[in-house]
Amino acid sequence: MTARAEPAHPPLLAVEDLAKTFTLHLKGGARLPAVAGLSFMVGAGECVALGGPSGAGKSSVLKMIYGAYRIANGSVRIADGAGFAEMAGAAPRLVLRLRHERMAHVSQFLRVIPRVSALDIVAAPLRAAGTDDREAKARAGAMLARLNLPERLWGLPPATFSGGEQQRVNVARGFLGAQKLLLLDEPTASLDAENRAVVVELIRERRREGCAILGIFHDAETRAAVADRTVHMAAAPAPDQTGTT
Ligand SMILES: Nc1ncnc2c1ncn2[C@@H]1O[C@H](COP(=O)(O)OP(=O)(O)OP(=O)(O)O)[C@@H](O)[C@H]1O
Repeated sequence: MTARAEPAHPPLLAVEDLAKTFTLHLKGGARLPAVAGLSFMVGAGECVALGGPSGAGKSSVLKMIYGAYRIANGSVRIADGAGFAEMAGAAPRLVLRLRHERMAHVSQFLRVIPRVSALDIVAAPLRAAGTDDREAKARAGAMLARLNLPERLWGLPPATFSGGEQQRVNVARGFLGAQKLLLLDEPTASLDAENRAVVVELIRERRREGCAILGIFHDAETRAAVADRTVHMAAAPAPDQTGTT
């Protein structure tokens, strides 16, 4: 009997035959195919970029993986302990647990919560995972400092922050958690060169820790600096105007 070699990058995410068609109710029920027949895997320690023209469905793929968009066709499996959890048709309770324990999503725009400070927004996932308040705040502060967010802003709700300041709060929150799968939707879009370099370093660190990273990086330099390979998505076909389902 021959011993089976362990894969170099055991998969943490497996996407198979994923498809998404939006129904545009304001356009008489026209159907807009956004993603079709997409399959790929991302393994521990890998960073994979989603590529393709604007409107090809890249953000929609991240949202389906994270459970923000329903998966009507295909399969998205997330490593969960010794096995995998299926996101297609997953109950809300499972989706919430997977977000809490297994995957983080860094979107381009911060979802601000009224009256909650930047420091508390960043520390929240750590606290939810059982880290005590002092340590969670200390680690959140260290991450915000690393991303050059001025300390005078830490105690303020980020509603009035600039785009780049809000994005750094989002990045800090996403990278501080213990989730092994990171979904990054243009994490450097509003950042200057100095802070883009910090994000590149953070991605490399998380890869060394065995995280799997799937990202959309419009900035070619950032993509080349972090990603091993690109999954290319074709431009979406024209909408079907028949209104049939
Ligand atoms: N909730 C929605 N309802 C209807 N159409 C949607 C919805 N979300 C996305 N779309 C459409 O699906 C297509 C793909 O959008 P998506 O944002 O996934 O593309 P993308 O490749 O990320 O684009 P970009 O690079 O410009 O950010 C677009 O035509 C978009 O208008």
